[in-house]
Amino acid sequence: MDEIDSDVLTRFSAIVGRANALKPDEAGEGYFSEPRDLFHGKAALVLRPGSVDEVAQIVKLAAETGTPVVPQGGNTGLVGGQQPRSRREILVNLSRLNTIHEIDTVGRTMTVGAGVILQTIQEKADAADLFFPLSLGAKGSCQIGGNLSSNAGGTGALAYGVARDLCLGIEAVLPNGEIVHGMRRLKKDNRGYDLRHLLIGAEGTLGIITGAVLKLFPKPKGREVAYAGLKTPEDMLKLLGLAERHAGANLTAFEFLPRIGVEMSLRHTEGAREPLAEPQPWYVLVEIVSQRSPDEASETLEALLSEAFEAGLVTDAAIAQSQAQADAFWTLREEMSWAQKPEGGSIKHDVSVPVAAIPTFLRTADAAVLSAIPDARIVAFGHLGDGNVHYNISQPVGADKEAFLARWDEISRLVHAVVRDLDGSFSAEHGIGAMKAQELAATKAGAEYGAMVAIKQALDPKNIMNPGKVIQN
Ligand SMILES: O=C(O)CC[C@@H](O)C(=O)O
Ligand SMILES: [Zn+2]
Repeated sequence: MDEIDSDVLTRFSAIVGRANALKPDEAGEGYFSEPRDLFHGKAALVLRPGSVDEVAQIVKLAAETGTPVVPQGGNTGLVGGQQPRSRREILVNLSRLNTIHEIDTVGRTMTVGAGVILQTIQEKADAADLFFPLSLGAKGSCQIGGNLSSNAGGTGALAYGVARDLCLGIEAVLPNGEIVHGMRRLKKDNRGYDLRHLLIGAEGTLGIITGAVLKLFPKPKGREVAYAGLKTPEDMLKLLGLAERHAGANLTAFEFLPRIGVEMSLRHTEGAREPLAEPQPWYVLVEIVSQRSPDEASETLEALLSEAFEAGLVTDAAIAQSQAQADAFWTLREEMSWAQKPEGGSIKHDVSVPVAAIPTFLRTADAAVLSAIPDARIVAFGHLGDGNVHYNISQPVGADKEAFLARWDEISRLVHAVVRDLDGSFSAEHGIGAMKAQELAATKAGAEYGAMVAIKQALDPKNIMNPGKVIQN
């Protein structure tokens, strides 16, 4: 059977109503393209359920008819996990589950539907004089359901953890259509297996997350950002150690940027300005907060930088003098991902290694990549404090894009071999999706992968939940 029977499609449409059951041409490209332009989705139907009960009915019908369903939030995922692959599949977009149900200012939690946009959550927390720390470049369009499904990391993970660490409760629809009512707000709850942690990071392969209870934090009273130039990755690492000593848990971001990436951000971001007078080989963006006062944050940052200058770790630095300047520093960092697009093809890696191994990783991976493609432009940047490097390789200037991208697997093998030798991960924060399912099967140790397959088969025996993602078909 190539396509889904039209009677079955009619039954699916009836669940959400005609206005929210869209044929692919009615739905438009926005549902089927993805940020990397590597996967182009195909589906029989786009369904936009308006309640968890509708999601449950959809999945029940999917189970009954053996129809694969692919959940999608803001469609910002970077490994193709949110893209259906054929006209045999149904796309379930969660955007309409966008209600903020409750903010508990005493227990510091927010109860939300899966379709709430991350930035909206940040803003609502802020308005309640609280803070939600998950943050990433796509915050204006990604949705919390997708953030949890992919266990997003982002720039706040250093102090506050990844999405998994920020979620107390989950509501989800399992592959048999049953609803898990787990919207708990308890810090302590040991009643058996924690399905929440199984569903977070499962990329929609074990069920569809429809709602969550999120942890909120006290809003820091002070927040200071500096942008510093350094000579080497070793110096960046030393500066990280110094920053941790000065700020402790108040060090909330430690991002690194290479000169070539900053040049790309400057070239392709409207209004972007160079913060320092002279170019430097590397930059770090340091953010320090204070729960007590704005002064404490700036004093800590100044003390850190002055020790770093004295130790010869930092060659030049700027401290943001206003919110606009802090935003400008962050923009240079956050635009780095998109700024590679107009530069042509980019072979991307989202890896992590033990933090101490970052200089070795960079040196060894650079040597391997440059021996294969001598004039490749390596844009290695990211979340240094988390050991998470976005090791991206832009095509040589003037090279043929398709020919360059055709070498993706060859180059990835080289980079991932270095990662493996350092006991790292080839998927730090973007997930497995369709892109890395094969590599996961080939590299994850037998017992661990075997248990993953057993869980998938137990919960989704018909393989209808986002098939082919994470676990190979
Ligand atoms: O484009 C990338 O490789 C990284 C995207 C994102 O995780 C970031 O940190 O900017
Ligand atoms: Zn990142």
